[in-house]
Amino acid sequence: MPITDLSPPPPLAPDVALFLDFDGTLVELAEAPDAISVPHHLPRLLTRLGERLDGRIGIISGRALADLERHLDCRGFAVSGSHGAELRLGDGTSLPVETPESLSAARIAVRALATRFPLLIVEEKPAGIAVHYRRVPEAQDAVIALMTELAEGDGFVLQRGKMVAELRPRGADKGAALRRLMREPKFAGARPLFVGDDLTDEDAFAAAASINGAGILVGPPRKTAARWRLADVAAVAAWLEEGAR
Ligand SMILES: O=P(O)(O)OC[C@H]1O[C@H](O[C@H]2O[C@H](CO)[C@@H](O)[C@H](O)[C@H]2O)[C@H](O)[C@@H](O)[C@@H]1O
Repeated sequence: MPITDLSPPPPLAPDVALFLDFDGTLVELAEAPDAISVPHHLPRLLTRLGERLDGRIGIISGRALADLERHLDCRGFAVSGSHGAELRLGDGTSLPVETPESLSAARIAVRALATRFPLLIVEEKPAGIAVHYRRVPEAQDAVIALMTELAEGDGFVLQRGKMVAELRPRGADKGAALRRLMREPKFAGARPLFVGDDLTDEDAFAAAASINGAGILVGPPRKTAARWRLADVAAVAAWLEEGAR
């Protein structure tokens, strides 16, 4: 079945709750997780959007929360890390993280694989683990095979992404995070919009659509649960700038 292209989203409406992905949406992708460059205008832009939307703004990232906050000050925003496994509400309350028991064994197995492919980047998260093969694409098959096998054990789901394979806790995903944040009084009755580029963002597109909102895909057309599309990080920034006016 052919993939139909999606229109750009309309201007940001005042009744929206705005949820944003980080890598590939607010920030250009880079060769390694630590090699990103956060646009200098971004913190002020997010603050202005928060003011415009009466605080109904959140960041929902695949990164571990502590890692995300090394790059972006998220104080004052609702925020989720590790593909929904970590959640901090807008008032600063952190919800407990459930770590699968098999995480220690998974870490050992992943480190062993990284000794075979030294250019792999292993990113440890509080409740999961990611293996990046962007610098060593020939390791993809071995990475996917190992992560698939580890995900078949208790507690984990395999999360594919852009040149990365991850184990995330079963039951935690970006859609569940969006739904949880929408239960907060501040977000009640608003229309959730989620903006994201990667496969993990599809759960949040579907969740937003199911509560009278919509998803905005960033990047080329693909099979998606999103309703609108923006071409790239620059187009997202321009749309957000317009919405913050
Ligand atoms: O949900 P996100 O906030 O978009 O996080 C998804 C993953 O982003 C990061 O990896 C991706 O970006 C890296 C830096 O540009 C890039 O090198 C890598 O290839 C991408 O997959 C992050 O490191 C992961 O933990 C996130 O899950």
